[in-house]
Amino acid sequence: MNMEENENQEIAITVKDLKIVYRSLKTYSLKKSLLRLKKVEKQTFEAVKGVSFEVPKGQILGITGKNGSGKSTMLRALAGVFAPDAGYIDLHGNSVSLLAIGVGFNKALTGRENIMLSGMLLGFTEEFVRSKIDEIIEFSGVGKFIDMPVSTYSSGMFSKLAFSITAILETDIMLIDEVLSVGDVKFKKKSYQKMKSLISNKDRTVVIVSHSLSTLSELCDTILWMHEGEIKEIGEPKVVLEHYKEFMK
Ligand SMILES: Nc1ncnc2c1ncn2[C@@H]1O[C@H](COP(=O)(O)OP(=O)(O)OP(=O)(O)O)[C@@H](O)[C@H]1O
Repeated sequence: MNMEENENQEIAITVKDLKIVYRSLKTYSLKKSLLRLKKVEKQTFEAVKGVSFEVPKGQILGITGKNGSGKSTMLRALAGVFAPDAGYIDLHGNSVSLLAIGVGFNKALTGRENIMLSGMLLGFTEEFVRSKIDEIIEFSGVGKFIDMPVSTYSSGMFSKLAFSITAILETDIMLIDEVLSVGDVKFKKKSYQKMKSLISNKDRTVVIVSHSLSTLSELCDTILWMHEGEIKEIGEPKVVLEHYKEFMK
């Protein structure tokens, strides 16, 4: 959606000229290192290359694009996991949570302890998280495993618990990375229904990263197609998804 269209709407997310760069150390063989007289060299990779967009409050933005196009990097930047290398992100004072497998859990802690930790990292008070803990455990269906370290969980149990925490401790902005396709059939159905009811709240803004074109077309108001760290197209789901499908043939 372009910025003029949004002039009269309340904006929940503003992303302007966002750049995210990964820095890693390039390693050489010992011989090469000696020859170069330098053991390591910095290597950089620009995963998000100057992206700008806005999401009006209450809207559902879907992000798609081929593997490695920068979708997860951008979502993590929105969640505050990465600081921008250039440009900025403004969430206009809204609370935000990121639902992505493997993010934010401490593997040595039990499921119950991770609920408390995640909740407090999301900015909720200890008292509030405690008041919701039974509901979270019930929804997750992990049963007696809740008092075991999450390192003992299967990947399905792990994602069920992660989903339940974010789904029960609701925030103004929910960022969802591919989780709609995890868990067993029963949980998948239950989480999809829960997600639909969460996003039907007109005050909630949602960003979903997915490769599932049917999920995206069913749930989203707008689709952002990312390609090599840039926006290839943004707009009506029908139009953008059709172009994307053609492109991926
Ligand atoms: N920690 C890292 N260090 C260096 N490069 C990284 C790192 N994480 C990701 N990248 C690179 O950044 C680019 C974007 O990765 P990202 O995970 O955001 O893509 P994606 O669109 O979410 O991919 P997918 O659809 O496979 O999940 C990729 O080329 C990837 O190799």
